[in-house]
Amino acid sequence: MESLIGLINKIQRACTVLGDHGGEGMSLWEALPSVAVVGGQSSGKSSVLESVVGRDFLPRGSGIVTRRPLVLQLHKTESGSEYAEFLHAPKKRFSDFAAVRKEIADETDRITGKTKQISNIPIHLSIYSPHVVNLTLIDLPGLTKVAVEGQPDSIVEDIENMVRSYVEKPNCIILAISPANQDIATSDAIKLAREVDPSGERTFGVLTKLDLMDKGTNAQDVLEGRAYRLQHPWVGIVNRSQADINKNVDMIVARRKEREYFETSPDYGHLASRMGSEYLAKLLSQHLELVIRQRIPSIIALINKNIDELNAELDRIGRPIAADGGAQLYMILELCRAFDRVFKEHLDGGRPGGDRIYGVFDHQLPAALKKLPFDRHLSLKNVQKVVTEADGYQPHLIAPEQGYRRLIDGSISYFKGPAEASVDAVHFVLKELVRKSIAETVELKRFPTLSNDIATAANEALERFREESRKTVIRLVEMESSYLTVDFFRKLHTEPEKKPEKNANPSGPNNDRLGDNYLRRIGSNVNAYINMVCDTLKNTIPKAVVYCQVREAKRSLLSNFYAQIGRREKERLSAMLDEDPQLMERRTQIAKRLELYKSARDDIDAVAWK
Ligand SMILES: Nc1nc2c(ncn2[C@@H]2O[C@H](COP(=O)(O)OP(=O)(O)OP(=O)(O)O)[C@@H](O)[C@H]2O)c(=O)[nH]1
Repeated sequence: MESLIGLINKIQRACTVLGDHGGEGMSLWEALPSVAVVGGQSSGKSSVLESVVGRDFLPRGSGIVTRRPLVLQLHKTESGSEYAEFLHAPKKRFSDFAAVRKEIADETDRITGKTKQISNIPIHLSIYSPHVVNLTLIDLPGLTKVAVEGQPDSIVEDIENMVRSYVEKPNCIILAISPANQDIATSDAIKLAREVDPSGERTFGVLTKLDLMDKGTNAQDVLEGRAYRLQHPWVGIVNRSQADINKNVDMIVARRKEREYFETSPDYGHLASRMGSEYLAKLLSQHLELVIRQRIPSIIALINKNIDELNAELDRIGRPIAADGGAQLYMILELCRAFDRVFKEHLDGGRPGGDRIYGVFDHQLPAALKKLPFDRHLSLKNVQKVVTEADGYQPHLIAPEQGYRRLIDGSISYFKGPAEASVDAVHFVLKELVRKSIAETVELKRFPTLSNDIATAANEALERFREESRKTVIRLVEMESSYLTVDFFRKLHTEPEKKPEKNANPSGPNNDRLGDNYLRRIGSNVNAYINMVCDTLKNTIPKAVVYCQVREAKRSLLSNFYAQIGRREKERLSAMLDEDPQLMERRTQIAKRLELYKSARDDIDAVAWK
C-alpha cells in the first residue's frame, strides 16, 4: 500500500519538472490527490507540519514567511540517516535541517524576489526518514486579514485566491488548522473549507494550541464533533510553544510530551488514542492511500486521454525527423514529391488554377492579336510609302515583289508582342501555382526552409522554361517571315483583276500603276495573307508554350533540384529540414509529456494491481 503514495510523489515531481502545477486544462497534477495545509497566520501550520515530520525545517519569522506553496513529500525509509532533497537542486542531499530552512527561504526569494510578493509555483521538498510516514503535504501561505508594511493591499485577496485554487480541487484533502484558543466560528481555515467542501468529506479539522486554552475551558465540543461537524474526526494537537522553540526543545521530545499531555489530560484522556501529531500523520497517510486507490481508474483514464491528445497533436505538427543523412534525403525527396503532386493536380484540374492557362490561349492571345495595328500598317498611305521605297529608283514592272515582302515582314513582326505576352502570362500562372501548391502541401508546413528552397528551385526552373518558350515562339513568328506560302500568291494571280471603272481614275498610266485601287489591292492581299498567318500562330503559339513551359513544368520542375540535393552534405540536408523553433520546442515538450504519462501509466500498472 505504501508504494501508492510513493508513486503519486513520483508523478507529482515529474509534473513540476514539466511545469505542470495545475492551471489551464485538466492536468495530471490536478488529478492527483494531495493534502493541503490551510489556516490563518500563527494558527500553528508550520508547527503541525514539523511535528508530523518530526523535524525543524520550516522558515520562521514575522509576516508572511510561506510565500510559495511548499510541496512536502515524506518518504519512509527502513533505517539510516535522515536527509532532505529539493527538486530544484536534485544532486544535493541536506542532512542539516537548518540548511533546509535556509534553502526554502532562498528558493522562495528566487522567484518572488525579496519583496513580500507571493507566487503559485511550488517548491518541492522530499524528506527521507525512518520517522515519517509516506505522505505528501502542501504548505500554503497563511490566510491573513490585513496587509503588513511593504505588502500590496491585494495580498490578502491574493493569498486567499492562491489557497483556494489548491483546496477547491476535488482531489485535494484539506488539513484545516484552527487554534483552540480562538472561537472555532471565526476560524479562517474552517471558513474556507466550508466554502469549497460544504459536506466536509475531504476536510480534516486540526485543533492546535489546546494547552493555551483558558483555565476551566476545554475543546471537547469541537473534538467530539459537536461544535462543527465534519465527516472525519477532529484531531487535537499540542505543538511546541514559542518558549520550547527558543529553548530548542527536540522534536522527538516534543512528540513524547504531547503524547503524555493527552494521556494524562482529564479533559482528553478518553480521546488520547485519536489525538496528537503522530496519530494525525497516520490518519492522513491511510486516508491518502484510500483516496489514491479510488482515484486510480480516473487517473489512468486521464493519462490515456492525454496520451491520445498529445499523439494527435504530434501527428498534426509532424513527428521528429530522422538523424541520418540517407533518411533525411529520403524525407526531402518525399516532401518534394508531395509538393509536385499538388502542383500537378492544379495543372490537371484536380485543383483550380490550371484553367487559367487555357484562359491565356482562349482569351488573352486572340484579344491581343485582334488589337495589332494592321489597319495602320496597311493603310493606303503606308502601302504606297513602303512599295515606293522598296522599288527604289526603278519602279516595279509587273508586281511589287519587294514591297509585298516588306509589308508582310513588317506585319509579321507585330506578332512577336502577343507571342511573348502569352509566354509571360503562362509563366505567371505557373509561378502562382507553385506558390499555392507550397502553401497547400500540408507535409511542408513545418519546414519553412525547405519550402523556400523548393519555391526558389521551382521558380528558377520556370524561368528557364520561360526563356526556352520565348525563343520558340519568336522562332515560330520568324519562320513565318522566312518563307512565305507560295500557293497563296499563285492563287491571287489566277483571280481576275477587277477592271477599274471608266473615268474613275482620270490620271495617267503611271499614276494608275500606283493608284488607290492598285494600292488597296496590295493592302488587302497582304492583309489576307497576314490573317492566314495570324490563324496559324493563334494555334501554334499555345502549342509551343505548352510544350516548353507547361509540359516541362509537369515533367521536370524539380529535376535540377533533385540533382543538387543528391550531392549535398548531411549538414546541408539537416539545415534544409530546419523547422520553426517554436514548433520544435513544442514537439520536445510533447515528447517529454508523453514520456511522463507513459511511465506514469506503467508505474501505476505495476503498483496498483499488486
Ligand atoms: N503552546 C503552544 N504554542 C503553539 C502551538 N502551536 C503553535 N504554537 C506557537 O504559535 C506560534 C505560531 O506557530 P506557527 O506554527 O509558526 O504558526 P503558523 O500558522 O505556521 O504561522 P505563520 O507561518 O506565521 O502563518 C509559534 O510561536 C508556536 O510556537 C501549540 O499547540 N501550543
